Amino acid sequence: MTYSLTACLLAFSAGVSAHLGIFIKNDWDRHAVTLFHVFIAAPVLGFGLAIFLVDWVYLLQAAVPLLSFDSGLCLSILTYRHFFHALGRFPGPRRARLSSIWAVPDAVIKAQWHLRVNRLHGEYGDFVRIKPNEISINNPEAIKEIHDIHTKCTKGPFYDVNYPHQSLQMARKKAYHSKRRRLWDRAFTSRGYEPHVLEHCQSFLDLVLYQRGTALEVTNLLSRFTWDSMGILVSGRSFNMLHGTPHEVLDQVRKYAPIARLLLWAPWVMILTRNLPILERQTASLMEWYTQYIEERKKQADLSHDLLSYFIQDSLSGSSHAGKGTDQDLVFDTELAVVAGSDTTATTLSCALFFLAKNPNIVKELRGEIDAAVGGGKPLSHSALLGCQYLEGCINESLRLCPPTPSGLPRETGSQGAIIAGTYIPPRSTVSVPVYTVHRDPRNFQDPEQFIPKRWSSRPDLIIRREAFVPFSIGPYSCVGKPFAMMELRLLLATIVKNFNLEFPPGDEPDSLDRIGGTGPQDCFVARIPSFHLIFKARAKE
Ligand code: HEM
Repeated sequence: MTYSLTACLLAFSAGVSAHLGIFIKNDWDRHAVTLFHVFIAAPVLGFGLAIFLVDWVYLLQAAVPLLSFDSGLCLSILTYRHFFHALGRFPGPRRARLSSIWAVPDAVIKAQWHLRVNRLHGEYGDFVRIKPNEISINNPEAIKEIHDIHTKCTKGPFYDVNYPHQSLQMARKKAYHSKRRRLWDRAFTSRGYEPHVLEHCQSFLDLVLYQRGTALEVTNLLSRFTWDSMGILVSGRSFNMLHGTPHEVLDQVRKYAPIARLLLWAPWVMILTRNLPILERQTASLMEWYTQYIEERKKQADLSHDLLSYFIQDSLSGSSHAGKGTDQDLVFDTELAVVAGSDTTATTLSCALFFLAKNPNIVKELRGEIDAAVGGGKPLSHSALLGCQYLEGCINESLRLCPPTPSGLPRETGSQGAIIAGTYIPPRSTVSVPVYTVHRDPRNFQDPEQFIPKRWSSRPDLIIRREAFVPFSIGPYSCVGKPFAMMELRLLLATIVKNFNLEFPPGDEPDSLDRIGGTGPQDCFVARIPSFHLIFKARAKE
């Protein structure tokens, strides 16, 4: 017994030392799988086997020191986080000091993390400790300081989700990111995409006309448009979803989307989900699909100017400037392009149609502008829409009220810490600016809850702080697909407004976007709009 007590005390101290000496220092999220094997799988397996081989008394003697080690480790972590953590002076819910588990109901179960953080800012002010090592900052000044090219902040463990592989978005090393980004930038300079997007606008029009004024489910319909456009961008081939039955991969991506909520709770949980054999089945078949997709592209002789052709040529080239990634990086980049490019744009289109259906007067004014630009036999073209300020206002208001990435994009302060919005944030802390909250703060926009397209043209007085509008983020990691997304948004919205009046089915009109589908938009890192229906009534000849 004396031996056991000494062993327990030693094991307890070893647990405390392991925390203070090792785990306190680095970010460990990327090692989630190894830690899981060492601390959970191996002991469970070991004890499971030992039950059949040795007397339970010996088993207990081994188990108690092990549990003592774990207790020492956990107690040390909790004590440190609660009493001694460098972020201790920042206000926030008590539970958030101890563990990010408190975020599970809002982030994972309800998918409403952006609303929770918004409420916390109302309660605690502009700086809130939302997780043990994370501060949310509701101040537009912080956006530049965290995301601008000169920032000392870097991408933190949040971006290890594909570790050891990386897509462009998840690349934490600046040098690798900027080389890879140059490749993406080159693919986006091509002017060859517009005719294809216009073809998809026409297919959308035909499909809606064919349904002859029946109520159509909007979010799925728009996803089919954005997926088809992404097919052109990524591989030069449309997915043809507007022409045929929805592609099976769209269903798979839909099923997988809720898993992305785990990222908002804790990156290490997402890493486990993607890598543990028992859990990875969900993602493995999707990854296999992307791999096949790339292989098919490689077989095509015409390496024209689409994203994959740039990547394939780059991987074959000997250029020292090449942003070479591994084959697996290419799979993750393809996934990023297809998913990030389609869901974000579909979300914005859904919101825009929602607000237009709610506001027939705005449709009237918008139609006047579009008719002047591309009416009377003039062909619809992107360049003709570039001067349409009211259209721009409708898009901006949709992006402002329903940003496709509503939560903050987390960054890590460097080894010296950083002064952000006039406040010193200690080294290696995670900081983020909550996009949904800054977009709706009355200190940044007058009447922030209202959809007012004119604030972006004839009513600039309704914008108090322009720099608070960041749907595509800013700086070197900002959205590389913005020009393409804006082209899709302008062309499809113009097509719809030129041809249809929008109405909710009788008795099925949601009060507001925030209540649509009962929950409002869901925060799965990329916002998802719950299903809703609209009737597209062909515009009467005037
Ligand atoms: C309305 C549409 C869109 C919105 C609001 C949007 C928003 C964003 C935001 C906020 C980021 C920064 C993410 C971060 O820092 O973690 C981002 C990054 C990115 N977006 Fe978009 N996006 C849109 C459409 C697109 C499209 C059409 C593509 C085309 C493939 C695309 C590709 C990317 C890529 C590759 C990145 C990573 C950039 C990098 O790390 O250098 N996005 N987007």
